[in-house]
Amino acid sequence: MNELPLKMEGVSFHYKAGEAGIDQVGLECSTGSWTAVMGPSGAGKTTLLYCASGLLPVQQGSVEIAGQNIARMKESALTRMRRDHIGFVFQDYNLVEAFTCLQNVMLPQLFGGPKVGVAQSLQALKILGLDGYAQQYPSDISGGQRQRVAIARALVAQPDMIFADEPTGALDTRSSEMVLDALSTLVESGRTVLMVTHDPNVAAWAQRTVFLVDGTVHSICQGYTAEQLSTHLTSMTQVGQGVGR
Ligand SMILES: Nc1ncnc2c1ncn2[C@@H]1O[C@H](COP(=O)(O)OP(=O)(O)OP(=O)(O)O)[C@@H](O)[C@H]1O
Repeated sequence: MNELPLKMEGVSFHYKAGEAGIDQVGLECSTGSWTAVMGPSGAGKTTLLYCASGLLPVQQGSVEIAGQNIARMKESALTRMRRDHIGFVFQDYNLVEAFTCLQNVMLPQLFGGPKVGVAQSLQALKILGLDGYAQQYPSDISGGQRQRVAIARALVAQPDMIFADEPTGALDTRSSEMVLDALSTLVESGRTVLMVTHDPNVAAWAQRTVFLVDGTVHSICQGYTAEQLSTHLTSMTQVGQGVGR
C-alpha cells in the first residue's frame, strides 16, 4: 500500500453560487513532504486548506486522505478520519485552557485517538524545547510556546497529514523559527504538512509553494528562496488585480 497522504482532484467550493471560493483545484502531497500555500488576500488559501481537511464540504471533486475519499464521508466517519489521520496547527493554537501542557498533548486519546503515554508526551514536549513546561497551563506561556504545545500534540498523535493555517501568524521571529523547526521535525519523521502562509520567509521552509489566484492554482514553485517567493507573490498580486492578464 503506497497511498498519497493527500490527493485533491477537481475540488471546487463556493460560499455562495457564483461567488468566491476555489475552483477545480488539484493537489497531491507525497509522504514526508512540506507544501506551502500562498497567494493574494482572498485567493482561497484557507478555503483550500479547509476543503483538504474536511472542515468544509467539497461541492465538486474528490479529496483523498490516506487513500480514503473524504468528500463523500458521513460526519461520523469524517470525525474518525480526522482523529486517526489528521493534525491541525492553527493560529489560535486550539489548546484547552483548563488543561496543563502535558494534558493538552495527551488530549487526542480522550477522544478515542491513539493511546499516548506520559513518557512519550513528555518526550514530545522535550523535542519541542518545552522541557519543564508540562505542568504549566496555556495561559502561563507565550504564543510561541503554545504553538509548540499544539505541534507536540500533532507529533505524538502521528497523523498522516498536518494542516497548518498561518502557524506563525502572531509570533515574533525567534518564536516563529522554533515553530518552523518543530514542523521540520514532524516532516523529518515522515509526516506530511500542508501550510497556508502569507509570509515568504515561512513558505521558504517548505519544499514547494502552491500559488493560488482567484481560487485556482496558478503555479507551483519548488525550492524557491524567500526572496524569489516574494517576487513571485508580487507578480501574483498584480495578476489578482487584473494587471498582466
Ligand atoms: N464564511 C464565508 N462566507 C462567505 N465568503 C467567504 C467566507 N470565508 C471566506 N469567504 C470569501 O472567499 C474568498 C476566499 O477566502 P479565503 O479566506 O479562503 O482566502 P485567503 O486566500 O485565505 O485570504 P486571506 O489571505 O485574506 O486570509 C474570499 O473572497 C473571502 O471573502
